Amino acid sequence: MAKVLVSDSIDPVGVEILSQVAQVDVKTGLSAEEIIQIIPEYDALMLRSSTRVTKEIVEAGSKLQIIGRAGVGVDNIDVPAATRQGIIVVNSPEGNTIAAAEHALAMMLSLSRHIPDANQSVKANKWERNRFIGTEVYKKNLGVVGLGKIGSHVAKVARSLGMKILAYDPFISKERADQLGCTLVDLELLFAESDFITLHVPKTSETQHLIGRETLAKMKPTVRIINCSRGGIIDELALIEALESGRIAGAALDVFEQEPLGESRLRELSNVILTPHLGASTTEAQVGVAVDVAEQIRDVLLGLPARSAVNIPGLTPDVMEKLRPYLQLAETMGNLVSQLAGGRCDSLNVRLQGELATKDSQPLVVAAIKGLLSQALRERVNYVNAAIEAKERGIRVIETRDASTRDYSGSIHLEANGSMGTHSVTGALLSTGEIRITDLDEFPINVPPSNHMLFTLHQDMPGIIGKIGALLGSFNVNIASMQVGRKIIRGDAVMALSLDDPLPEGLLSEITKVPGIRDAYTVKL
Ligand SMILES: NC(=O)c1ccc[n+]([C@@H]2O[C@H](COP(=O)([O-])OP(=O)(O)OC[C@H]3O[C@@H](n4cnc5c(N)ncnc54)[C@H](O)[C@@H]3O)[C@@H](O)[C@H]2O)c1
Ligand SMILES: O=C(O)[C@H](O)COP(=O)(O)O
Repeated sequence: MAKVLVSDSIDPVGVEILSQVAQVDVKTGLSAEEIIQIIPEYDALMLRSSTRVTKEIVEAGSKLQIIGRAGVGVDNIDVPAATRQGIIVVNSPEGNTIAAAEHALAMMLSLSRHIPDANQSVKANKWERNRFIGTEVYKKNLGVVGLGKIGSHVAKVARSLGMKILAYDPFISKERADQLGCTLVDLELLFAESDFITLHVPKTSETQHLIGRETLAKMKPTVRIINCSRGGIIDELALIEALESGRIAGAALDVFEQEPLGESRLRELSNVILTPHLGASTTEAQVGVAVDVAEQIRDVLLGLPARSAVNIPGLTPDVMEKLRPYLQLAETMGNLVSQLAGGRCDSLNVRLQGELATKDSQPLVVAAIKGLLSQALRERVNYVNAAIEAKERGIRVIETRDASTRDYSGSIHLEANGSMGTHSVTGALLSTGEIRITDLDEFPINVPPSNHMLFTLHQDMPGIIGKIGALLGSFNVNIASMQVGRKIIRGDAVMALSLDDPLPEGLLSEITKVPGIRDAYTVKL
């Protein structure tokens, strides 16, 4: 019989479901070393946010088929390590949405009416009516950073409280924001105009310390900040300084840079409310996430596909085998075109060409959407949810098939319209299986994708390539390869450069100042 280790406390209904197919051991509070010792016995691991699944744990889990996160965030799991080892990682993307949104709203209202302090004061036999004068949220501006599942629900409820919602989410279309009654603004404006700011973004390199010394300085002195997303999105030290100096009025935090929260001046501040990562802690959410994840573990142990795998496509093994190299091609092209188009895409045209122009190749469309959304949703987007996520974001996906295109055996052409205009790319596979970008904005090129890329649209004229090379050199950026594509001599052209180093801040705008350069784009793949 299969064995499942449950390493954090989950609702008993989850254990019941798992027990249908496996021996279930619930062992909470284990250290990493203790887990490493016992994990070789287990076929599945189920956890919440308290267990940190490190690379060492994953590598020790020689029998592990699946890791199930009874919740949303998988940032406590080394997903790349699990993927490399062929372990499916599943989560419950929606099971605790309402709970987390309601917690953020409760934090906002508690903060505005001093409820925790007033409660303590009455319990200490005091009656301090003048000490706890609050602020109304009615007609105030609420800045929502991240208008995904939780952010959208917060926005909906806050609107019914009479608040005006300013939202920032570079991956949400204006139409979707309009539907939710939110005004889509840039971060500068959100920081400057908000009376309350609530964070609902994943933790990524872009969102790490999104709220820090510099951004806090741009806010109103009366602003109150709520974080029920992830620790580390706020620079805690900068927040403490801002709260101590009265630079901002208050904060309510459910998540912390280090959990459990250790020694911290946050505990001493009267204008702060702290909860111990309780966003998902409702009876309803815990039943929801436990059922959602336990069912997926049960199914995978029975040899069936998982519905919310964050790392393995939910495709049948034979289709998967046939399309495997093209799935990677479609995903890379989707990621590339989303960055060229500027993220906030409202349409994606997918043209499957040559021998890919068949019905069986439908998963390639999903792979292209997954790539398109990967900048916004990271590991949250998978083959199962990519199409739904695109629909919810108001992205129109148009598929066409053209069997007559014969320049490679099969190629994928994508065109996306986003905040930086309409851009297109075509990609194909060489007989060796290597990916080539064969077309950029209708200009023929032939370059392999690489981690750091620079693309320019320029006028074909003598000296321009040298100038770009010299400029990159002066910033110590090494060029790995370079190619120019043009249709006519001295007409418009594109340049595609693979770089060994990321482009330093400010260099892109220098490049666009070079005479003859019309546009320049930097891309990370
Ligand atoms: N406190 C808790 O107990 C608790 C419970 C559930 C979820 N969470 C956390 O809440 C967060 C949001 O969860 P969700 O289910 O709404 O996720 P989601 O994926 O539905 O939404 C996240 C949104 O953030 C946007 N985004 C990504 N990068 C951005 C950036 N740089 N700037 C602005 N927006 C950006 C995405 O476009 C997306 O719309 C996650 O971090 C999740 O782990 C916490
Ligand atoms: O990402 C999540 O789902 C939340 O942070 C909830 O975490 P928890 O399951 O440990 O309460």
